[in-house]
Amino acid sequence: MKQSQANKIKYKVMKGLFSYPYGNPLHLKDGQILPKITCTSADNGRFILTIYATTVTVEDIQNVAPNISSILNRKFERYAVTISNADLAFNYVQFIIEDVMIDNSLHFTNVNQMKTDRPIKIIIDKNNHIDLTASGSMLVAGKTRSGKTTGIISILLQALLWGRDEYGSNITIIDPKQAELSVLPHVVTVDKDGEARKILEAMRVFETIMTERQQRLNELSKQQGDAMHWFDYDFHPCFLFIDEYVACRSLFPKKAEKNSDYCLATFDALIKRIVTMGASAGCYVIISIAEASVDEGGLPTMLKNAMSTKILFRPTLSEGRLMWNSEKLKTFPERVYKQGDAWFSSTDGIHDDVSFVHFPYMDFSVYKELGRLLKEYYL
Ligand SMILES: Nc1ncnc2c1ncn2[C@@H]1O[C@H](COP(=O)(O)OP(=O)(O)OP(=O)(O)O)[C@@H](O)[C@H]1O
Repeated sequence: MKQSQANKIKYKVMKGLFSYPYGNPLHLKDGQILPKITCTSADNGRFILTIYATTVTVEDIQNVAPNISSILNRKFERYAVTISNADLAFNYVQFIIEDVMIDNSLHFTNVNQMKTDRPIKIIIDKNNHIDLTASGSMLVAGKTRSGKTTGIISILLQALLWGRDEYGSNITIIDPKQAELSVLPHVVTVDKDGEARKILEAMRVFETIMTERQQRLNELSKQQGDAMHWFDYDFHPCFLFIDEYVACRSLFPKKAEKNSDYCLATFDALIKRIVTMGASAGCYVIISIAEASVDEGGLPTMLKNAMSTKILFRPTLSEGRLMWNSEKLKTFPERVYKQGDAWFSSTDGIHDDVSFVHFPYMDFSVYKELGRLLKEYYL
Protein backbone atom coordinates (compact mmCIF):
# COMPACT_ATOMS: atom_id res chain seq x y z
CA MET A 1 0.00 0.00 0.00
CA LYS A 2 2.93 2.29 0.65
CA GLN A 3 4.35 1.82 -2.82
CA SER A 4 4.67 4.86 -5.08
CA GLN A 5 2.11 5.24 -7.87
CA ALA A 6 4.82 4.40 -10.42
CA ASN A 7 5.66 1.14 -8.64
CA LYS A 8 2.00 0.20 -8.39
CA ILE A 9 1.68 0.64 -12.16
CA LYS A 10 4.82 -1.40 -12.69
CA TYR A 11 3.55 -4.35 -10.63
CA LYS A 12 0.11 -4.20 -12.20
CA VAL A 13 1.67 -4.34 -15.67
CA MET A 14 4.01 -7.18 -14.62
CA LYS A 15 1.05 -9.17 -13.35
CA GLY A 16 -0.94 -8.52 -16.54
CA LEU A 17 1.92 -9.46 -18.85
CA PHE A 18 3.57 -12.29 -16.96
CA SER A 19 0.78 -14.02 -15.11
CA TYR A 20 -0.65 -16.82 -17.25
CA PRO A 21 -4.34 -16.31 -16.32
CA TYR A 22 -4.14 -12.83 -17.90
CA GLY A 23 -3.73 -14.30 -21.37
CA ASN A 24 0.07 -14.12 -21.78
CA PRO A 25 0.01 -11.31 -24.40
CA LEU A 26 3.81 -11.46 -24.88
CA HIS A 27 3.56 -15.19 -25.71
CA LEU A 28 6.19 -16.09 -23.11
CA LYS A 29 7.29 -19.70 -22.91
CA ASP A 30 7.83 -21.81 -19.82
CA GLY A 31 11.27 -21.14 -18.34
CA GLN A 32 11.88 -18.01 -20.43
CA ILE A 33 13.54 -15.09 -18.64
CA LEU A 34 11.02 -12.33 -18.07
CA PRO A 35 11.75 -8.95 -19.66
CA LYS A 36 12.75 -6.21 -17.24
CA ILE A 37 10.15 -3.51 -16.58
CA THR A 38 10.62 -0.10 -14.93
CA CYS A 39 8.22 2.73 -14.30
CA THR A 40 8.98 6.33 -13.31
CA SER A 41 6.75 9.33 -12.85
CA ALA A 42 7.19 12.24 -15.27
CA ASP A 43 5.73 15.76 -15.47
CA ASN A 44 2.02 16.58 -15.86
CA GLY A 45 0.96 13.44 -13.98
CA ARG A 46 2.37 11.14 -16.65
CA PHE A 47 4.30 7.90 -16.12
CA ILE A 48 7.02 6.38 -18.28
CA LEU A 49 6.91 2.61 -18.40
CA THR A 50 9.92 0.93 -19.98
CA ILE A 51 10.00 -2.69 -21.10
CA TYR A 52 13.40 -4.03 -22.11
CA ALA A 53 13.69 -6.26 -25.16
CA THR A 54 15.93 -8.87 -23.64
CA THR A 55 14.00 -12.01 -24.40
CA VAL A 56 11.14 -10.64 -26.50
CA THR A 57 11.23 -8.48 -29.62
CA VAL A 58 10.55 -4.76 -29.72
CA GLU A 59 7.62 -5.42 -32.10
CA ASP A 60 6.02 -7.85 -29.63
CA ILE A 61 6.40 -5.29 -26.86
CA GLN A 62 4.87 -2.50 -28.96
CA ASN A 63 1.89 -4.71 -29.71
CA VAL A 64 0.95 -5.00 -26.06
CA ALA A 65 0.14 -1.28 -25.70
CA PRO A 66 -3.65 -1.91 -25.74
CA ASN A 67 -3.17 -4.75 -23.20
CA ILE A 68 -1.31 -2.39 -20.87
CA SER A 69 -4.15 0.13 -21.12
CA SER A 70 -6.69 -2.53 -20.14
CA ILE A 71 -4.45 -3.99 -17.41
CA LEU A 72 -4.61 -0.58 -15.74
CA ASN A 73 -7.91 -0.98 -13.93
CA ARG A 74 -9.47 0.00 -10.59
CA LYS A 75 -7.49 2.93 -9.19
CA PHE A 76 -5.80 3.41 -12.56
CA GLU A 77 -8.79 2.89 -14.81
CA ARG A 78 -8.56 6.50 -16.05
CA TYR A 79 -5.02 5.80 -17.27
CA ALA A 80 -4.01 4.48 -20.69
CA VAL A 81 -0.95 4.30 -22.92
CA THR A 82 -0.94 7.37 -25.17
CA ILE A 83 2.50 7.19 -26.79
CA SER A 84 4.91 4.31 -27.41
CA ASN A 85 8.49 4.74 -28.55
CA ALA A 86 11.08 2.10 -29.40
CA ASP A 87 14.65 3.25 -28.83
CA LEU A 88 16.84 3.48 -31.91
CA ALA A 89 19.00 0.53 -30.91
CA PHE A 90 15.91 -1.64 -30.32
CA ASN A 91 16.84 -2.22 -26.70
CA TYR A 92 13.58 -1.16 -25.10
CA VAL A 93 10.14 0.35 -25.64
CA GLN A 94 8.92 3.30 -23.63
CA PHE A 95 5.23 3.81 -23.03
CA ILE A 96 3.79 7.10 -21.84
CA ILE A 97 0.89 6.39 -19.51
CA GLU A 98 -1.44 9.19 -18.56
CA ASP A 99 -4.86 10.00 -17.20
CA VAL A 100 -6.85 10.18 -20.44
CA MET A 101 -10.00 11.42 -18.72
CA ILE A 102 -8.35 14.54 -17.35
CA ASP A 103 -9.64 17.73 -18.95
CA ASN A 104 -6.69 19.76 -20.16
CA SER A 105 -8.74 22.07 -22.32
CA LEU A 106 -8.67 25.82 -22.02
CA HIS A 107 -11.78 27.95 -21.57
CA PHE A 108 -11.77 31.55 -22.72
CA THR A 109 -14.56 33.95 -22.05
CA ASN A 110 -12.85 36.89 -23.71
CA VAL A 111 -10.59 36.99 -26.75
CA ASN A 112 -7.91 39.02 -24.93
CA GLN A 113 -7.29 36.06 -22.62
CA MET A 114 -5.89 34.24 -25.64
CA LYS A 115 -2.87 36.49 -26.06
CA THR A 116 0.30 34.43 -25.71
CA ASP A 117 3.51 35.57 -24.02
CA ARG A 118 5.43 35.35 -27.32
CA PRO A 119 4.22 35.56 -30.94
CA ILE A 120 6.00 32.30 -31.81
CA LYS A 121 3.70 30.36 -29.54
CA ILE A 122 0.21 29.07 -30.40
CA ILE A 123 -1.56 27.56 -27.43
CA ILE A 124 -3.82 24.54 -27.88
CA ASP A 125 -4.51 23.25 -24.39
CA LYS A 126 -2.93 23.26 -20.93
CA ASN A 127 -0.23 20.78 -21.97
CA ASN A 128 0.31 21.51 -25.64
CA HIS A 129 1.30 24.41 -27.80
CA ILE A 130 2.69 24.83 -31.30
CA ASP A 131 6.20 26.23 -31.36
CA LEU A 132 6.45 28.14 -34.65
CA THR A 133 10.23 28.38 -34.40
CA ALA A 134 10.49 24.63 -34.90
CA SER A 135 7.51 23.80 -37.08
CA GLY A 136 6.12 24.64 -40.49
CA SER A 137 2.81 24.78 -42.28
CA MET A 138 -0.26 23.06 -40.85
CA LEU A 139 -2.58 20.45 -42.25
CA VAL A 140 -5.95 20.32 -40.53
CA ALA A 141 -8.35 17.50 -41.37
CA GLY A 142 -11.70 16.49 -39.99
CA LYS A 143 -15.21 15.72 -41.08
CA THR A 144 -17.75 18.48 -41.29
CA ARG A 145 -18.84 19.83 -37.86
CA SER A 146 -15.76 18.30 -36.20
CA GLY A 147 -14.53 21.70 -35.03
CA LYS A 148 -11.74 22.33 -37.53
CA THR A 149 -12.75 25.85 -38.56
CA THR A 150 -13.19 26.86 -34.92
CA GLY A 151 -9.84 25.26 -34.06
CA ILE A 152 -8.09 27.17 -36.86
CA ILE A 153 -9.79 30.40 -35.81
CA SER A 154 -8.36 29.88 -32.31
CA ILE A 155 -4.90 29.81 -33.94
CA LEU A 156 -5.55 32.90 -36.08
CA LEU A 157 -6.97 34.90 -33.17
CA GLN A 158 -3.75 34.37 -31.22
CA ALA A 159 -1.71 35.65 -34.17
CA LEU A 160 -4.06 38.59 -34.79
CA LEU A 161 -3.85 39.65 -31.15
CA TRP A 162 -0.17 40.47 -31.71
CA GLY A 163 -1.11 42.96 -34.41
CA ARG A 164 1.06 43.71 -37.43
CA ASP A 165 4.82 43.94 -37.22
CA GLU A 166 7.08 46.48 -38.91
CA TYR A 167 7.94 44.03 -41.66
CA GLY A 168 4.54 43.94 -43.38
CA SER A 169 3.15 40.86 -41.66
CA ASN A 170 0.01 39.43 -43.20
CA ILE A 171 -2.85 37.13 -42.24
CA THR A 172 -4.93 36.02 -45.22
CA ILE A 173 -8.08 33.95 -44.96
CA ILE A 174 -9.49 32.28 -48.06
CA ASP A 175 -13.04 30.94 -47.94
CA PRO A 176 -13.84 29.25 -51.26
CA LYS A 177 -17.22 28.01 -50.02
CA GLN A 178 -18.56 31.54 -49.50
CA ALA A 179 -19.63 30.41 -46.04
CA GLU A 180 -19.52 32.07 -42.59
CA LEU A 181 -15.94 33.31 -42.97
CA SER A 182 -16.53 35.05 -46.29
CA VAL A 183 -18.68 37.79 -44.77
CA LEU A 184 -15.86 38.98 -42.52
CA PRO A 185 -13.67 41.93 -43.54
CA HIS A 186 -10.47 41.11 -45.45
CA VAL A 187 -11.55 37.51 -46.08
CA VAL A 188 -11.03 36.53 -49.71
CA THR A 189 -13.67 34.49 -51.46
CA VAL A 190 -14.89 33.49 -54.92
CA ASP A 191 -15.37 36.24 -57.54
CA LYS A 192 -18.91 37.25 -58.49
CA ASP A 193 -18.65 35.22 -61.70
CA GLY A 194 -17.66 32.08 -59.77
CA GLU A 195 -13.97 32.32 -60.71
CA ALA A 196 -11.07 32.37 -58.25
CA ARG A 197 -8.92 35.20 -59.64
CA LYS A 198 -9.10 37.18 -56.38
CA ILE A 199 -8.02 34.09 -54.47
CA LEU A 200 -4.99 33.61 -56.71
CA GLU A 201 -4.15 37.29 -56.41
CA ALA A 202 -4.29 37.11 -52.58
CA MET A 203 -1.97 34.12 -52.65
CA ARG A 204 0.44 35.99 -54.91
CA VAL A 205 0.46 38.94 -52.51
CA PHE A 206 1.21 36.56 -49.65
CA GLU A 207 4.05 34.98 -51.58
CA THR A 208 5.53 38.40 -52.37
CA ILE A 209 5.37 39.33 -48.69
CA MET A 210 7.14 36.06 -47.86
CA THR A 211 9.92 36.82 -50.36
CA GLU A 212 10.33 40.40 -49.08
CA ARG A 213 10.55 39.23 -45.49
CA GLN A 214 13.15 36.65 -46.43
CA GLN A 215 15.18 39.35 -48.21
CA ARG A 216 14.91 41.61 -45.17
CA LEU A 217 16.14 38.75 -43.00
CA ASN A 218 19.04 38.12 -45.35
CA GLU A 219 20.02 41.80 -45.06
CA LEU A 220 19.80 41.63 -41.28
CA SER A 221 21.90 38.45 -41.30
CA LYS A 222 24.50 40.18 -43.45
CA GLN A 223 24.68 43.08 -41.00
CA GLN A 224 25.04 40.68 -38.08
CA GLY A 225 27.47 38.41 -39.89
CA ASP A 226 25.42 35.43 -38.80
CA ALA A 227 22.26 33.61 -39.94
CA MET A 228 19.36 35.37 -38.23
CA HIS A 229 15.83 34.01 -37.78
CA TRP A 230 12.55 35.89 -38.03
CA PHE A 231 11.98 35.25 -34.32
CA ASP A 232 15.32 36.84 -33.40
CA TYR A 233 13.69 40.13 -34.44
CA ASP A 234 10.27 41.54 -33.83
CA PHE A 235 8.70 39.66 -36.74
CA HIS A 236 5.18 38.35 -36.13
CA PRO A 237 4.06 35.15 -37.86
CA CYS A 238 2.10 35.35 -41.12
CA PHE A 239 -0.68 32.91 -41.98
CA LEU A 240 -2.35 31.97 -45.24
CA PHE A 241 -5.42 29.97 -44.27
CA ILE A 242 -7.16 28.11 -47.08
CA ASP A 243 -10.43 26.69 -45.85
CA GLU A 244 -11.62 23.58 -47.68
CA TYR A 245 -8.54 23.13 -49.83
CA VAL A 246 -10.16 20.55 -52.11
CA ALA A 247 -13.12 22.85 -52.88
CA CYS A 248 -10.68 25.71 -53.48
CA ARG A 249 -8.61 23.69 -55.91
CA SER A 250 -11.72 22.68 -57.86
CA LEU A 251 -12.41 26.34 -58.69
CA PHE A 252 -9.37 26.64 -60.93
CA PRO A 253 -9.38 25.75 -64.62
CA LYS A 254 -6.98 22.97 -65.53
CA LYS A 255 -5.58 24.93 -68.46
CA ALA A 256 -4.79 28.62 -68.61
CA GLU A 257 -6.00 30.81 -71.45
CA LYS A 258 -3.48 32.42 -73.75
CA ASN A 259 -1.30 35.08 -72.04
CA SER A 260 -2.66 34.16 -68.61
CA ASP A 261 -1.46 31.96 -65.80
CA TYR A 262 -4.83 31.68 -64.10
CA CYS A 263 -4.98 27.90 -63.69
CA LEU A 264 -4.56 25.03 -61.25
CA ALA A 265 -0.84 24.65 -61.89
CA THR A 266 -0.21 28.23 -60.71
CA PHE A 267 -2.29 27.65 -57.56
CA ASP A 268 -0.40 24.41 -56.82
CA ALA A 269 2.99 26.01 -57.46
CA LEU A 270 2.22 28.96 -55.16
CA ILE A 271 1.15 26.71 -52.28
CA LYS A 272 4.15 24.46 -52.77
CA ARG A 273 6.50 27.43 -52.67
CA ILE A 274 4.97 28.92 -49.53
CA VAL A 275 4.76 25.57 -47.72
CA THR A 276 8.35 24.62 -48.47
CA MET A 277 10.01 28.02 -48.09
CA GLY A 278 7.72 30.06 -45.84
CA ALA A 279 8.70 28.88 -42.36
CA SER A 280 12.15 30.48 -42.49
CA ALA A 281 10.46 33.87 -43.03
CA GLY A 282 7.75 33.15 -40.42
CA CYS A 283 5.09 32.51 -43.12
CA TYR A 284 2.81 29.51 -42.72
CA VAL A 285 0.03 27.93 -44.71
CA ILE A 286 -2.94 26.38 -42.92
CA ILE A 287 -4.90 24.01 -45.14
CA SER A 288 -8.17 22.49 -44.02
CA ILE A 289 -9.57 19.38 -45.66
CA ALA A 290 -12.67 17.35 -44.87
CA GLU A 291 -11.18 14.04 -45.98
CA ALA A 292 -7.80 12.90 -44.80
CA SER A 293 -7.30 11.00 -48.10
CA VAL A 294 -4.45 12.03 -50.35
CA ASP A 295 -3.83 12.34 -54.10
CA GLU A 296 -6.94 11.81 -56.27
CA GLY A 297 -9.45 14.40 -55.14
CA GLY A 298 -7.46 15.06 -52.01
CA LEU A 299 -4.14 16.45 -50.93
CA PRO A 300 -0.96 15.83 -52.97
CA THR A 301 1.40 13.51 -51.07
CA MET A 302 4.23 16.02 -51.42
CA LEU A 303 2.21 18.63 -49.54
CA LYS A 304 1.07 16.16 -46.91
CA ASN A 305 4.68 15.27 -46.19
CA ALA A 306 5.87 18.88 -46.24
CA MET A 307 3.28 20.11 -43.74
CA SER A 308 4.97 19.63 -40.43
CA THR A 309 2.07 20.22 -38.07
CA LYS A 310 -0.81 17.82 -38.52
CA ILE A 311 -4.16 17.98 -36.77
CA LEU A 312 -7.06 15.57 -37.20
CA PHE A 313 -10.36 16.55 -35.59
CA ARG A 314 -12.75 13.91 -34.21
CA PRO A 315 -10.30 11.28 -35.43
CA THR A 316 -10.80 7.67 -36.36
CA LEU A 317 -7.95 5.21 -36.71
CA SER A 318 -8.59 4.74 -40.43
CA GLU A 319 -8.38 8.51 -41.07
CA GLY A 320 -5.38 8.76 -38.77
CA ARG A 321 -3.52 6.17 -40.82
CA LEU A 322 -3.86 8.40 -43.88
CA MET A 323 -2.10 11.22 -42.07
CA TRP A 324 0.47 9.41 -39.99
CA ASN A 325 2.59 6.33 -40.22
CA SER A 326 0.51 3.58 -38.59
CA GLU A 327 3.40 2.78 -36.18
CA LYS A 328 2.75 6.13 -34.52
CA LEU A 329 -0.90 5.28 -33.95
CA LYS A 330 -0.44 1.79 -32.58
CA THR A 331 -1.01 2.86 -29.01
CA PHE A 332 -4.09 4.93 -29.63
CA PRO A 333 -7.18 3.60 -27.94
CA GLU A 334 -10.14 4.55 -30.15
CA ARG A 335 -12.83 6.34 -28.25
CA VAL A 336 -15.77 8.59 -28.81
CA TYR A 337 -14.49 12.03 -29.67
CA LYS A 338 -16.32 15.30 -29.24
CA GLN A 339 -16.18 18.46 -31.34
CA GLY A 340 -12.84 20.16 -30.76
CA ASP A 341 -11.09 16.87 -29.83
CA ALA A 342 -8.13 16.14 -32.09
CA TRP A 343 -4.96 14.18 -32.64
CA PHE A 344 -1.98 16.40 -33.10
CA SER A 345 1.66 16.14 -34.09
CA SER A 346 4.32 18.70 -34.89
CA THR A 347 8.01 18.54 -35.71
CA ASP A 348 9.04 20.69 -32.76
CA GLY A 349 10.89 17.92 -30.94
CA ILE A 350 8.17 17.63 -28.29
CA HIS A 351 5.12 16.63 -30.32
CA ASP A 352 6.75 14.42 -32.93
CA ASP A 353 4.53 11.63 -31.68
CA VAL A 354 0.82 11.94 -32.10
CA SER A 355 -0.98 13.12 -29.00
CA PHE A 356 -4.54 13.85 -28.01
CA VAL A 357 -5.56 17.50 -27.60
CA HIS A 358 -8.72 19.51 -27.17
CA PHE A 359 -8.88 22.91 -28.83
CA PRO A 360 -10.00 25.81 -26.63
CA TYR A 361 -13.60 26.46 -25.70
CA MET A 362 -14.25 30.03 -26.73
CA ASP A 363 -17.30 31.33 -24.91
CA PHE A 364 -17.62 34.59 -26.85
CA SER A 365 -18.75 35.60 -30.33
CA VAL A 366 -15.87 34.02 -32.18
CA TYR A 367 -16.71 35.28 -35.69
CA LYS A 368 -17.46 38.79 -34.42
CA GLU A 369 -14.10 38.97 -32.63
CA LEU A 370 -12.29 37.54 -35.64
CA GLY A 371 -13.87 40.23 -37.84
CA ARG A 372 -12.99 42.97 -35.36
CA LEU A 373 -9.37 41.83 -35.01
CA LEU A 374 -8.95 41.52 -38.78
CA LYS A 375 -10.21 45.08 -39.17
CA GLU A 376 -7.83 46.34 -36.47
CA TYR A 377 -4.95 44.36 -37.94
CA TYR A 378 -5.22 46.05 -41.33
CA LEU A 379 -6.16 49.51 -40.02
N1 LIG B 1 -12.97 23.47 -29.34
C1 LIG B 1 -14.28 23.22 -29.29
N2 LIG B 1 -14.84 22.86 -28.14
C2 LIG B 1 -16.17 22.60 -28.08
N3 LIG B 1 -17.02 22.67 -29.12
C3 LIG B 1 -16.52 23.03 -30.28
C4 LIG B 1 -15.12 23.32 -30.43
N4 LIG B 1 -14.89 23.64 -31.72
C5 LIG B 1 -16.09 23.56 -32.34
N5 LIG B 1 -17.05 23.21 -31.49
C6 LIG B 1 -18.49 23.02 -31.83
O1 LIG B 1 -18.58 22.34 -33.05
C7 LIG B 1 -19.34 23.06 -34.00
C8 LIG B 1 -18.74 22.86 -35.40
O2 LIG B 1 -17.50 23.49 -35.45
P1 LIG B 1 -16.87 24.01 -36.81
O3 LIG B 1 -17.85 24.81 -37.57
O4 LIG B 1 -15.59 24.63 -36.45
O5 LIG B 1 -16.63 22.63 -37.54
P2 LIG B 1 -16.04 22.35 -38.98
O6 LIG B 1 -15.37 21.04 -38.88
O7 LIG B 1 -15.24 23.49 -39.45
O8 LIG B 1 -17.35 22.23 -39.82
P3 LIG B 1 -17.67 22.73 -41.28
O9 LIG B 1 -16.89 21.83 -42.18
O10 LIG B 1 -19.14 22.54 -41.38
O11 LIG B 1 -17.25 24.18 -41.36
C9 LIG B 1 -19.32 24.48 -33.51
O12 LIG B 1 -20.51 25.16 -33.84
C10 LIG B 1 -19.17 24.35 -32.02
O13 LIG B 1 -20.44 24.29 -31.41
